[in-house]
Amino acid sequence: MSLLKLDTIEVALGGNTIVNQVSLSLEAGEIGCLLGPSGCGKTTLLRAIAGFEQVADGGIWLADEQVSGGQVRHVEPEHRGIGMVFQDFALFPHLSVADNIGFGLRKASQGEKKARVAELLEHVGLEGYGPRYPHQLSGGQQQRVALARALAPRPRLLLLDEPFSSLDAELRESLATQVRDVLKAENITGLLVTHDQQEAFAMADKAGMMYRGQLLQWDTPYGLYHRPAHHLVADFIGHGVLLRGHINQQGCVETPLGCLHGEHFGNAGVGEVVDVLIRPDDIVIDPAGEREAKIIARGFRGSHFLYTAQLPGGAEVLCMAPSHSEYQVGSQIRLRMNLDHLVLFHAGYCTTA
Ligand SMILES: Nc1ncnc2c1ncn2[C@@H]1O[C@H](COP(=O)(O)OP(=O)(O)OP(=O)(O)O)[C@@H](O)[C@H]1O
Repeated sequence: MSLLKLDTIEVALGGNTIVNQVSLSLEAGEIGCLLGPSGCGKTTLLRAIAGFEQVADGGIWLADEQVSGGQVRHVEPEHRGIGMVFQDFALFPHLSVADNIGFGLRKASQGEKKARVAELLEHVGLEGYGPRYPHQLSGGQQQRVALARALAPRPRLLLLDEPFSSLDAELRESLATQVRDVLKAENITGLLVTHDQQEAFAMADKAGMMYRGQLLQWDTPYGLYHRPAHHLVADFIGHGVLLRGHINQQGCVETPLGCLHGEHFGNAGVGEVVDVLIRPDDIVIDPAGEREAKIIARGFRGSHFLYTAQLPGGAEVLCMAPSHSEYQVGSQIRLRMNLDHLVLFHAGYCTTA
């Protein structure tokens, strides 16, 4: 049974449809992530789940209870058993860390409260910080207290809206892993909105991309990256290019990179003109490779360079190489394909034909 289920929900604000026919589900203990460009409706979707927005159509279920939509009365946010952590989290400045965490445990006995606070301080790696005050903590520590406070009443679902976006990249990554560990240890289902794909990949069991109010794909992070169901997902998630080609009689896709073989994803048939998704990891720079190309741009990524290589016909592809084997812009290189499947879209969206 799903812990969270959204069935074709619609949310309208100010006369506009902001969330359009979105369906998704999470099993108990799973973590989901929502990605998508700014303004696509991610926060509005979270607010509808939390009960701050009414749904105009469709329904929301928590465990087997319908909380929004249909014939049910709209269940108020405080009766949904949902915890929330938002970007502009606010700890109570006049309360200690322990009292901040214990704030939502008013019905518990003093003993229970103390034990739960101690357990959460340990979970978020802040043992011994209970007596401190928020201004005595770093941003990352404050965010962990906010997380512990949201987890204290054992919500069945935790919604996180860009909780780490004000923190630096290194801290964000370690916090994302910690939050995942804490949610798993507490067996709490989580739904996270983020702009950061690495964060989504580090945390999520399921991930999705929204675009103009619609959820284009809801899948594992692996599926979203390797088997994007929509050209916009292919474009938005990770690096890559769409290369124009056509499927020949043998089922092979003829492209500027040569005839590409492999299992096809996408519903294109023989003779059709298609756009093939080529990720940087599909191509290896190899002096013995069969295709020649010229490096026209490169970006340093720490452990590797991301190169833009131009093929003789003008089409461009991306490829990576460890940063110790550095190629200059203008160098002639050779490329070898390392594709294990082909993601195809009906032609028409390709910018590098
Ligand atoms: N109360 C409102 N009335 C009318 N339109 C609204 C209202 N709140 C949000 N919107 C619009 O709904 C759209 C989606 O907003 P939302 O905040 O859900 O997007 P988002 O994907 O979370 O964006 P971001 O990543 O920038 O936070 C935006 O175009 C926004 O202007």
